[in-house]
Amino acid sequence: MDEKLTALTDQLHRYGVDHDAGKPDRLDRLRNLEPDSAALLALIVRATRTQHLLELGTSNGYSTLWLADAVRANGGRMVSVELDPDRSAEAAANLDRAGLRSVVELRIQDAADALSESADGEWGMIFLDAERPAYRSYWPDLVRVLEPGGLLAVDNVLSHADQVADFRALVTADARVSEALAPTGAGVLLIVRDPVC
Ligand SMILES: C[S@@+](CC[C@H](N)C(=O)[O-])C[C@H]1O[C@@H](n2cnc3c(N)ncnc32)[C@H](O)[C@@H]1O
Repeated sequence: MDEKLTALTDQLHRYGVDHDAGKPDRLDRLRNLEPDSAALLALIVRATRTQHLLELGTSNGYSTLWLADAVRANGGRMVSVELDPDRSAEAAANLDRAGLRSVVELRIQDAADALSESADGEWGMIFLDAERPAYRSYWPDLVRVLEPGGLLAVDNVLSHADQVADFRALVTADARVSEALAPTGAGVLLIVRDPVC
């Protein structure tokens, strides 16, 4: 990440923290990913040379900037979906400022629809950061649309462990995947679809 983008992501991080501090209703918050988790995911994108990435939950595009910068380094592209059109518009403006707008297709779409409309094995990596109670219902499509050897990252598995307990039980019981928990930020669960399954 170059200096200009580092300055922008630092600025956005501070903005998100300040913004959220004044919002008692969690749905009004931006709920940006923690910087150490963003750096970890961007590193994974580079290490795995991911070229097709799906983000579920754009908010104002903080994590999107990190991921898009890494995907661009691989010569790839990403799609990021968000239900709230105002948030998606903010993300578009932030991507413009970062010079990353052409790397990302922003969709105002339900995560469930983005998954059901994806082809089998379409995505090398998926970042899941939306509404946790729905994750369990996404599981069949998440595995189907990940390419063999592809990686799914899920945020907030430590900060909201109770809300993802049923999802985590599904993952652990599924022989088609392997998992590891990275205790950075709010806790990022890393799940790899086995290369042969
Ligand atoms: C935790 S925030 C995402 C934060 C973002 N990844 C970042 O780091 O800046 C969750 C976002 O998901 C959106 N969202 C919630 N349910 C969704 C759904 N079913 N489909 C798409 N987006 C959804 C919310 O509007 C919210 O902006």
